[in-house]
Amino acid sequence: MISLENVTVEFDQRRVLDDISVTLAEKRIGIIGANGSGKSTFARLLNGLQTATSGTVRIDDFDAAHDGRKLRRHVGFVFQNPDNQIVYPVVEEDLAFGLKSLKLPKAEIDRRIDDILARYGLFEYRSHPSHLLSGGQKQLLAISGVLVMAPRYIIFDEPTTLLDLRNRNRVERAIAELDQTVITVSHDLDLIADYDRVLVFENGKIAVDDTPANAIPKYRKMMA
Ligand SMILES: Nc1ncnc2c1ncn2[C@@H]1O[C@H](COP(=O)(O)OP(=O)(O)OP(=O)(O)O)[C@@H](O)[C@H]1O
Repeated sequence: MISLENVTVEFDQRRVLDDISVTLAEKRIGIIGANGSGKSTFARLLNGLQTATSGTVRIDDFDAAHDGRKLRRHVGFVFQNPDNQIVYPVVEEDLAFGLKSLKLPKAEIDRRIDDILARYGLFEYRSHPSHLLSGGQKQLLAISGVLVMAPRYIIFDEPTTLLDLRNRNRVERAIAELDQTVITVSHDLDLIADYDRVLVFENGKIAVDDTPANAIPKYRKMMA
């Protein structure tokens, strides 16, 4: 379970998240809101990429202020632009990178890489230069790089923005099939339309917290 208590984030004394208290236990949580409303900052708090100026952020047994490293293994983060996430020049090297840091046996590393490549139709690209993959394949590789680490939660920060419709649909299906708890920040309202819960951010606060059927029309009205 994710639990934030009185969380505030300030940059140069400008309040970007304003006294947020919320508990999240659903399997699919969507985060929407205007540009600059604090969505990414909120998402980044959940795996310790961003620290709170005040308040507490707890995810299961971890306190974000003290368990940063453990939290980053527990909560995976998929960035909007896969080029920011793909580090190594060859597909399988990129996937092996994080696994090596877990000090797993080589056979286990190979097994996890095989499984994940097969799952996303990337098996034949195992030895392929990462930067020569298509945009959609890169996003799937970035998701794979997070999934091989077997996190309990996965956060997606605008995962479909750079994709054409075919690849957007692929990524939507890939997310739908995940066993993990998923938190998705998106301007793509269809992507979160069948989620369990939607938070609408406005000026650093959660303005609406409801089902997508209720939250999305309220958001459209707010933006009109
Ligand atoms: N590291 C930082 N230093 C200073 N200001 C920041 C930093 N990160 C975010 N901000 C500011 O905080 C505010 C909220 O940013 P955030 O990225 O959380 O918004 P967002 O809702 O995700 O927006 P978008 O939809 O445009 O991605 C913005 O005004 C942004 O400029």
